[in-house]
Amino acid sequence: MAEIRLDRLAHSYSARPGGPEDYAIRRVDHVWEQGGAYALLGPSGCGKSTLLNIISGLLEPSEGKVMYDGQEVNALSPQQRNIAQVFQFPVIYDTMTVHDNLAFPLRNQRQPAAKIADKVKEVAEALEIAHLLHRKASNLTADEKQKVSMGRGLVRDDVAAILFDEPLTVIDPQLKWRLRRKLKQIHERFNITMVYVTHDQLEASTFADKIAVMYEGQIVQFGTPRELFENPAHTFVGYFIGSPGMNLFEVELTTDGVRLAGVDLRLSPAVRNALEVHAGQRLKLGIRPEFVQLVEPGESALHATLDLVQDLGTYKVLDLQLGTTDTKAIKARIEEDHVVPQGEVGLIFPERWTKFYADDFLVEIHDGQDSQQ
Ligand SMILES: Nc1ncnc2c1ncn2[C@@H]1O[C@H](COP(=O)(O)OP(=O)(O)OP(=O)(O)O)[C@@H](O)[C@H]1O
Repeated sequence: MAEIRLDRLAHSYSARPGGPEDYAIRRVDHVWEQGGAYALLGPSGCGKSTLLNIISGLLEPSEGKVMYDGQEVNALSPQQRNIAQVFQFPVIYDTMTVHDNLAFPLRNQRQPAAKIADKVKEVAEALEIAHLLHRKASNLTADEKQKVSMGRGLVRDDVAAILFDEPLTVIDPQLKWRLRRKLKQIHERFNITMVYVTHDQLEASTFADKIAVMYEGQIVQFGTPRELFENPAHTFVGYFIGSPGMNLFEVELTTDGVRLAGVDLRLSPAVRNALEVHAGQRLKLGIRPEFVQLVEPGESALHATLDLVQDLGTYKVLDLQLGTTDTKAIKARIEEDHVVPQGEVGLIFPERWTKFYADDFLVEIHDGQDSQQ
């Protein structure tokens, strides 16, 4: 078990990279603490698998260091790093039984037979494949094979970490939820560092205590699911997390606030002053649909008109047009029992939930002083 530190990591698949667009990993400084349950979340192509393969040792980074408990391991193979990796598709020996597949990593380590028997039984029970132990792996369904593949990662409790690269892709949707719960329980029992790659926010938040959100080869935020929801550090996190994602608008600074969709929004001096520092940058306002307040139209509210109501069972999503001239689409999310307004609507953006971004990074407001993350 180990703390894994990534120090100024960058990777390009090109032999002669030019600009940042030639890098699959642009710059990553990050620490996975010993014993944590983490998710690495991001869209297709953002660099998740590349990062995982660098951590495990399947890929050598073009720049930077990978450190396990303070020791550089760049030159070490996955075996030497003592790391287990579970891939999207099952990696098992078809000609062996399930039992022998699970026992294989332990026999390689010349563990005593009694320990192997106990461990295989424990993991098979946890993954609900104990009844298959004497079956040939070639006779299993895709789901069962992937469970065996996960089991091969889980039998070794001395590993530095277990890395999961979208392991539930081939698993039946109904089983997915149960297996994620199982993995979480296994994590709690064995206290092994686990990093779970996914592009699904629900999968990330049901498994992980903390989520690293990746975008264009960088980790743009590392936080609990709640932190990512309440305080997105980057516009991409706002957009990617939540359902629907954050409303984002380009804004212009005015003397006492900002202007968006042809309307002026007054801000408290602390917020206005914090934005002033970033006057030369591209400024955006972000507000989650959950935090947009609907009121009677009037002086103190922003003007909007209702376009469409989507009833999604436990909540409704309202599509509105903000402003009167240069209108912008905005979404509001309301509880199922909330009365849906008609036609003209007033909107209020509570200051606590209204975020500002300069060149896509959060402008933090601290009693009149700000710092950009
Ligand atoms: N072997 C390779 N050779 C060249 N480019 C590659 C290679 N593997 C990945 N890439 C590129 O590196 C970038 C990051 O890919 P990577 O597979 O790490 O992303 P990902 O987030 O894991 O995506 P996915 O969820 O689709 O697997 C992409 O632009 C991809 O096309």
